[in-house]
Amino acid sequence: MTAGKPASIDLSRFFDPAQRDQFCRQLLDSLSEFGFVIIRNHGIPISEFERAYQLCTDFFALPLENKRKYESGNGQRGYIGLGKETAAGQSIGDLKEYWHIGPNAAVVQHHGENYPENTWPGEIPEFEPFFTGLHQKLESVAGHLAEALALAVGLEQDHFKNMIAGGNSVQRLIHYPALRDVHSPGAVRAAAHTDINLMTLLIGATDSGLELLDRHGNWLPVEHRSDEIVVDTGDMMARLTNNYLPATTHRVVNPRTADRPRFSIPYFVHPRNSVSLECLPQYRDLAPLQPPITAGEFLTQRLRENGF
Ligand SMILES: O=C(O)CCC(=O)C(=O)O
Ligand SMILES: [Fe+2]
Repeated sequence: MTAGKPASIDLSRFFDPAQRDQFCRQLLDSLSEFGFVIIRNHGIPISEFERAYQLCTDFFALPLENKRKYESGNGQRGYIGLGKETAAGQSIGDLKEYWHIGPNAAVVQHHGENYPENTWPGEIPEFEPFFTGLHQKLESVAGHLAEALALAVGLEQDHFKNMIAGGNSVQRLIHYPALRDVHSPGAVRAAAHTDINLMTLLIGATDSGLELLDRHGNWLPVEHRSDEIVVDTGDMMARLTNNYLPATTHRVVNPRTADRPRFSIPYFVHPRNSVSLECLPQYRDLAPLQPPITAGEFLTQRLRENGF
């Protein structure tokens, strides 16, 4: 039985043989019902989240001409300006600016992949070492969740973990400015969308606003503590499981009372580009809803739909 909202579950229980099965079951139940789950005791101290948001505050406070030096244009690395990303099917860009960090180039080459290179803001020397470290920590948490999910759906423990080794996982540092600082009638912080990737780990955002669309068509605020990680499954996982693990539509609403900036850091877990997203055999009793495609082809297709 699931409650009326995503479960908050303790990752340390995955490492206790007596509690592992129950952890995996709760993870699966919450994700299959809501496409969302909240993870606590994940091993990343809250001081890291606070440092991350301090560095985000410092970076996004730089003059626009400094930030624009780091625009790559491909939407995959460096700075992406306000209003640039438009959720699939929407005509107005989101009220957010953000920065994308991809995986370590040496690790990726070892796996025979080749992704766009990272760029770093010279104005903030701590940015590169800090976020490189956070990337690795999030990758490690994602690896444990990938193992738990594989066990939960009856696969070998390393099935999903092998797909994401050397994958194109991206850390997105988002700044949603206070509304008084942006002028775009009708625009919202993040319009309703599904995530493209396998799953997303969002370190506790600095403010509320994230909402998910539940099975009954109601928008449900995603509540979490600031030291927790919110996890949602994306389109790639939905393809692999024929929607058993859904890509749940979510959005970030504009502040209704206190008009403050908001920061959040999703870590989008991607497989290697060459990995096939063909529906897993155990989900083929219903005809697969989507044709097979590789992760790289699917990413290119979806980035185009988002305005890149
Ligand atoms: O800012 C948030 O809380 C969510 C962001 C999000 O859904 C996204 O960037 O895909
Ligand atoms: Fe999202």
